[in-house]
Amino acid sequence: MTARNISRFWEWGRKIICVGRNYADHAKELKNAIPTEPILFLKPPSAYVREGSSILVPSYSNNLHHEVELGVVIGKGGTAIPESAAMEHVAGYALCLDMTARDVQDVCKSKGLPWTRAKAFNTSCPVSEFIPKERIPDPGNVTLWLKVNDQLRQNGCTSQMIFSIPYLISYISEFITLEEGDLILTGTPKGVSAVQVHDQLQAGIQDVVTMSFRVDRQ
Ligand SMILES: O=C([O-])CC(=O)C(=O)O
Ligand SMILES: [Mg+2]
Repeated sequence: MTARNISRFWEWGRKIICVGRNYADHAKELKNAIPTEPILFLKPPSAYVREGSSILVPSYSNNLHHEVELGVVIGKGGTAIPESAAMEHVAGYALCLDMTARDVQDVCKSKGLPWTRAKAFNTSCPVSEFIPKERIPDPGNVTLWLKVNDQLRQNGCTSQMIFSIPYLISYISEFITLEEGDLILTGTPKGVSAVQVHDQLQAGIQDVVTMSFRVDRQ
């Protein structure tokens, strides 16, 4: 058996923990209240999709949205990690999309139901290559952008996050043990919008990484 390599964390079958409404401008654009505590949901590892494969619109959605997010890859597991030690548990980062069936999420929200069908479907978590920690010395101050067919839709800075990465690691690990290979999606800045079949999405973190994905029907 070959040793597992964190640079292919998406093959490990570990947890994907997502933070919602972590940017005030995005909470406002969807007319949601600004949270006073992190809002969390999960995606299964089957949500991962890599460049070269397409993002698939679920058959039951007519309003699939892009959400560009900074992903934090856990390198050292832990429970109840203090905020002061949180960054020692980070192996690196990945640029991620939290693809969201907004029409389905709206129905779930109105009925007070979980968001699973809106957020956790196959290909709902496109990821870039693994970015070693050293390549982003200040993850709390990097620009994320996303274009659809060459039109800029999202352009935000992680300095706008309501809850910082160390705070999120500490908060989550109080009640979910973090393991090596887990991924935390830290929320999206404003500018989310619908994608159509055959659209071409391109996203990046400053000069660190870019990735592109095509959208297809399931
Ligand atoms: O669906 C939403 O608006 C919540 C979310 O994931 C985010 O803010 O990144
Ligand atoms: Mg999101």
